Amino acid sequence: MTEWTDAETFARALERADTKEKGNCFEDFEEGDLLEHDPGLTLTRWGNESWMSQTLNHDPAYWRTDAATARGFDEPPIHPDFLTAATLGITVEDLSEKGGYFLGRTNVRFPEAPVYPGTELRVESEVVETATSSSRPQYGIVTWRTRGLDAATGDVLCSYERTNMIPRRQPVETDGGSAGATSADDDPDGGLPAEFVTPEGGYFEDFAAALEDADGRDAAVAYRHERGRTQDDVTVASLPLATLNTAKQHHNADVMGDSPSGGIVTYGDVTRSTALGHARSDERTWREVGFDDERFHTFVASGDTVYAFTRVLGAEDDADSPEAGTVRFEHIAFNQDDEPVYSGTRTAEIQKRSRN
Ligand SMILES: CC(C)(COP(=O)(O)OP(=O)(O)OC[C@H]1O[C@@H](n2cnc3c(N)ncnc32)[C@H](O)[C@@H]1OP(=O)(O)O)[C@@H](O)C(=O)NCCC(=O)NCCSC(=O)C[C@](C)(O)C(=O)O
Repeated sequence: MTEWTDAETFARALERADTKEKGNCFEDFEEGDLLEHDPGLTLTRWGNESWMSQTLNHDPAYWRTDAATARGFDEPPIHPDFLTAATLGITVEDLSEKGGYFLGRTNVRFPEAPVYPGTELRVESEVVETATSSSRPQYGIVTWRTRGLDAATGDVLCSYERTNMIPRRQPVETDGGSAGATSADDDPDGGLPAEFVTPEGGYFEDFAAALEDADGRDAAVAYRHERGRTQDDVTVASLPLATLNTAKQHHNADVMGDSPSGGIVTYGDVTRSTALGHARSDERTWREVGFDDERFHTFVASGDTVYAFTRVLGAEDDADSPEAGTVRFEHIAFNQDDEPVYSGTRTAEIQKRSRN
């Protein structure tokens, strides 16, 4: 057999060889297509705790049995952030491994029943919409509806709709997009209210009281959280790989060196979960209900620090549990240069003080 491993011969061999490509291009998706994702994942306590510790999510009900049982759980369950990230991670091989930007996600929902360690996750997606990107002719925009199921029972554990830019095989002619669009207002303050109110504590009553205080005045309930988390090899590469996320954005520095980000970037779900961890450290979370209008505004890379800002949108005493009330938040993750990197609305049940 001829020896091909001297550097010159091997370089020529690489030039001649076809690459067996991974992932799908925009043209491979048709509205209505249903994809069953091959990889599955056992949601382990280790995976859960790695994700939660690295993203600073320290809600005791997910760490200690006595706190879990006080919340009505049998044992510390799988955290909804890890469940969401694992559900999405499993889909990447089929949906977005080709590259492209994770633009956003909405309608993220969790049924009320807790998910316990040991549950085997099976995931399926439906192509909901395909669209031309007018600003980027080499990409199309695809939206999928994804469901993470208990492989043993078929119960839905997590569902959402996600939108990505996906590379096309063939670029299309476009109108070049809506460049220079909207700097909506003439107000130099960007429409901000005169006053920001900060809730005194983290219980439901504190959010309700702060909203009442702001009501009828030129004020909003909005505040920032002190903690920041600088991105490192663990958050950028290890956490997404632990969810079977095969997106080259997070672990192939060689390929990403030539991309717009110039290197590997943090998985959107790590950025989001880190910001949510900061926000939850200043509240008494009882249960996550859902997330909407999630957007990823710019890249986060190793060395960047993720901070969080919260705006309280509403509080209603209508939670399923008498121990809690429902609060709607907008969370904005931002970096060390104060640039927003993620935003989304969140509905969560927040513990009532009167319980104590
Ligand atoms: C994407 C960038 C370049 C666009 O930056 P821009 O300022 O040019 O953006 P834009 O004009 O707001 O949006 C571009 C186009 O996307 C559309 N669009 C935008 N959002 C949505 C949405 N939610 N739903 C539907 N469409 C949306 C928007 O309408 C527009 O369409 P057009 O091309 O026709 O004008 C910029 O925002 C950016 O860099 N964002 C950061 C992306 C990022 O870092 N994502 C997370 C990390 S990657 C990741 O986690 C990967 C994952 C999970 O593993 C994996 O998918 O495999």
